[in-house]
Amino acid sequence: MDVEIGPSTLSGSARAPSSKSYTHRAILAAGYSGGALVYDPLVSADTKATMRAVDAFGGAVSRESDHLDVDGFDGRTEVPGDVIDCANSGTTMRLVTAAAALADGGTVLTGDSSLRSRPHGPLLRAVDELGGRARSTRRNGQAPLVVDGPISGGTVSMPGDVSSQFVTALLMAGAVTEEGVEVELETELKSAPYVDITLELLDEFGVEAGKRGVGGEGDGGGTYYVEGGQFYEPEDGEYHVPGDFSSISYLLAAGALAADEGDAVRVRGAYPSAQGDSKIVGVLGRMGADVDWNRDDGVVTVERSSLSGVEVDVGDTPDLLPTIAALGAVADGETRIVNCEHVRYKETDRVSAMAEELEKLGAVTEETEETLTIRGGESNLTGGRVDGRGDHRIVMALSVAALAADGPTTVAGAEHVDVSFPDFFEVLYDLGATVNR
Ligand SMILES: O=C(O)C1=C[C@@H](OP(=O)(O)O)[C@@H](O)[C@H](O)C1
Ligand SMILES: C=C(OP(=O)(O)O)C(=O)O
Repeated sequence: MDVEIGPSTLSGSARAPSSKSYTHRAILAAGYSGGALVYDPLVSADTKATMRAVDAFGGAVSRESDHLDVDGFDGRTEVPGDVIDCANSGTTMRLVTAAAALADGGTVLTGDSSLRSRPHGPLLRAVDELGGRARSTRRNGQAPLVVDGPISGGTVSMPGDVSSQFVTALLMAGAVTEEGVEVELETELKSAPYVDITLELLDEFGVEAGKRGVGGEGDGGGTYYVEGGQFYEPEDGEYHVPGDFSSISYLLAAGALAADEGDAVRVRGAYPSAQGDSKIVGVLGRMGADVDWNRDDGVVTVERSSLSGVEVDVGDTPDLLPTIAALGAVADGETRIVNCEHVRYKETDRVSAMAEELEKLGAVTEETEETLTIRGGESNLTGGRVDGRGDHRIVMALSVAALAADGPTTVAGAEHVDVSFPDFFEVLYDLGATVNR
């Protein structure tokens, strides 16, 4: 689907969509439990894939108006009766691989062509080290995957610079193994706040897990651990999903680039949590945006501001790269995004995708393996035709940049917002953006 975005001025308030990361974990945690209600879930293409997996393991997820009613499989994953299709969702594939290793039999996992090109090798080796058997049918670490269990727990070591989701997956499954699981990281962990999200959620489900020596000096990346024999059980049998700061980043960037003079864009549902992507508020502030986060009320307010380029390390916050690149294309001077090699292993290589697509709109960009530099502001973005690369975050970031272009911009593949922010274009339209489908 093509969407055309015209130069726009925005005002008003929008509610943040619920967090994709917390929703995936809550659905699976409720699956590991005897049953739980998950309130304010994000219902999107990716989280539906995790719902299907819980069903496949012998649980049942039913959708009610404001919550999911999850009938859990109580820590005993059944052997699925069919292949599990993880669609476009890396989180699903990684979390479900470790869950599958608990079952007394085999599970086959696949996904769309993007997901079938993403790396899972370190997690497959970890399952082997724990006494299961996990392999890529093509022997290249990529899906389709075949996972055989059961594992009983133990200690594994793995690199930390491919995906933090491997650690999350092993902690979530490790809690219901006999012996528990320890993950020793051979390198510093990228995307580390996502494991903090996991620890926060496990705690809310009554599961004890922790870390030692993470973020310290030395060659390794520290250790994450979870005791075995635990039970998932949230207080009062329910869990509430917070707002999603990766999604909020597009709305705040849109406000900073295109809010009406003398007015502002406000985003509600933005409460503090373990999400590293809340760093977007500080990044906007450093770029010169007039931005204010009222943490008690969960409201971020941003005014249109003239922005200047800054350097941003996205080691902890890979999903902010497209947003920051879009801001950089409009900001004066140079925006340097560093420590971004892991952002190349996402739905698409997001470093190259943003460099190439922003060039089509008139920005000047330069990439190395680990950096992306954007020189914006010298002349205005022109508008034109860009490709969302089948990647929800590329679609949304390019749409935000388009708000500040001189002419209309057509974004191809816009339907992919379905993965994390299904009503993105409605929300943008309601804030006053010119959006034609
Ligand atoms: O655990 C999670 O919910 C996620 C972890 C991050 O991935 P990596 O750990 O693979 O960098 C992030 O990019 C992804 O969107 C969601
Ligand atoms: C990379 C992402 O998610 P996943 O790894 O679950 O596909 C994302 O949402 O940007």
